[in-house]
Amino acid sequence: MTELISIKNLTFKYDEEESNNVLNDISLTVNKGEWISIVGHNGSGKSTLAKFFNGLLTPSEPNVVKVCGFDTVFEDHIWEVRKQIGMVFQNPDNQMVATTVRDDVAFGLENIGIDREEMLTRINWALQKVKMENYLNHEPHRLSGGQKQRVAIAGIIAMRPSVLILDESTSMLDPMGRKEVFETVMQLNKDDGITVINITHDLEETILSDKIIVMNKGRISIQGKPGEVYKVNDKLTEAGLELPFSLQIQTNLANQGLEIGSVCLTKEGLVNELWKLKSQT
Ligand SMILES: Nc1ncnc2c1ncn2[C@@H]1O[C@H](COP(=O)(O)OP(=O)(O)OP(=O)(O)O)[C@@H](O)[C@H]1O
Repeated sequence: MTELISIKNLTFKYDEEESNNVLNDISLTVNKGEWISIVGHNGSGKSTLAKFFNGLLTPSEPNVVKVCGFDTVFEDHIWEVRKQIGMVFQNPDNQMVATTVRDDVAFGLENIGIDREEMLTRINWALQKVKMENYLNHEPHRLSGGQKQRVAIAGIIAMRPSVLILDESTSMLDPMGRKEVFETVMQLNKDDGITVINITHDLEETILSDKIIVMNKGRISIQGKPGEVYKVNDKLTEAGLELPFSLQIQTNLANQGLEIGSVCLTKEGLVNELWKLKSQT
């Protein structure tokens, strides 16, 4: 397994005068091709942690944050790191920078000096990947929220990053927009091996992850496979999180000795079934 991100005992505060750390003793790894969910309530430190992934924040000690083989201490190798990590943010409207979809996807490529022929190849490839190839000349502000986020994703993947980070990227979308974005990202993860880090406050979004990292008050309170994390109900409640609705129903039925169809699945069983579905898509 290739390790893309490794964090060891990271502690951080924005202001030295502050009494509390924003991040406390964080250790984690992200391997190539994985789908990781970082979940926690507002202010638990998720976005701050993500800033260490893409080098917006860097540690002052060596061997604490390594991204794509580079130690980011004191901003060493920061441009190489930023090229490898693409981020899609919450508000689709803030991410559209041009007057057509084509120019929007071209924006980042122009900034890094990609030649015209290669640029057109990458724009077409990226828009096909997010199923927006028929919208080349459309004005971004006329698109739906889900379509805007897919164009934002196209702009990122056109830069060929190793890791795609979604920072609450579906929280402003309706259920259809959310589904569109997740289907797109799932395909990119499966077909193109793009590593995905989904930052969310909603456990519902974590069900298909390889690993879930639960944040609470700047600390990692649990990390593991979905089946392992969903079992630790008290830690989830402590972190202000609710089990995915499908699991709540399943658990309630099982507690009453009832079954769905002929098979009554455990939480782990349900996750396995969903995982199988994911690998068949
Ligand atoms: N630039 C900053 N300067 C000072 N404090 C900050 C800054 N950004 C975040 N914080 C503080 O750090 C803590 C963690 O914030 P962070 O945005 O990382 O949490 P989060 O889990 O991503 O929250 P949310 O879900 O609301 O985005 C909060 O107390 C926040 O006020």
